[in-house]
Amino acid sequence: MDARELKIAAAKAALEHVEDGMRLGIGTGSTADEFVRLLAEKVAEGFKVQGVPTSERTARLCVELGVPLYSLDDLPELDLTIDGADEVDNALGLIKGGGGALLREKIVASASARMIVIADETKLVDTLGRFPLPIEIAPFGLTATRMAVERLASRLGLTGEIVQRPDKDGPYLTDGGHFILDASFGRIPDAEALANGLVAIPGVVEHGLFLNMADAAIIASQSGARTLLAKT
Ligand SMILES: O=C[C@H](O)[C@H](O)[C@H](O)COP(=O)(O)O
Repeated sequence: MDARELKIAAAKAALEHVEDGMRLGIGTGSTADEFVRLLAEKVAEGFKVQGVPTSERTARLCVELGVPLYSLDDLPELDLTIDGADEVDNALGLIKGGGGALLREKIVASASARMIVIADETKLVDTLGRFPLPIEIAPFGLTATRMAVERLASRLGLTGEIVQRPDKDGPYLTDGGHFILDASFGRIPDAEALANGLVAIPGVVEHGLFLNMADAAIIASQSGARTLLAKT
């Protein structure tokens, strides 16, 4: 299986958890896109879901393929969210936000009774941090906020570059109009301390550490898709 086929395999396995009539959070990224494509096929066959997208990108794909969409204000309580991830550790801690959708993804996942992550095995890590951690920040006070993040990192013994994510014609802007800092820490031994420290910085809108949120991760590899369950 090539990289795309692995994503499709994970998405297909996730679709088995989607029941007729569900209120569904729909993630963002190339793996979530595969899920949307498979979901759209079922919808075309008469399967009913009410989808809440986690980004404008996902919303566009759903509209194009005919997946019925609602806002989170229409449906503030969801049955299930299916989403991709940039990294997954053994405790189902995640790094997300490589596609810039972390804020809406976290809000939607938090409003869901269950979250299932879909990924290929290259995303599995022992310790989070190989993938640069996206930190969404308010444009106002960018430098002060970045310095506060650097001070926090240094207190926690984290080293590595923290760079503002660029786009074609300037800084990258999220769907919410915020900037992103990508922090290349390499390894984050205490992700919880970092998460708590980041949310305490006023200019930080959200960060890409999703801890204790995923209930299961469906990991696709050459030998098939296997499900890892969160320890309760
Ligand atoms: O902001 C984007 C999301 O967190 C994605 O779920 C994550 O980046 C994984 O994307 P992909 O499935 O394309 O690797």
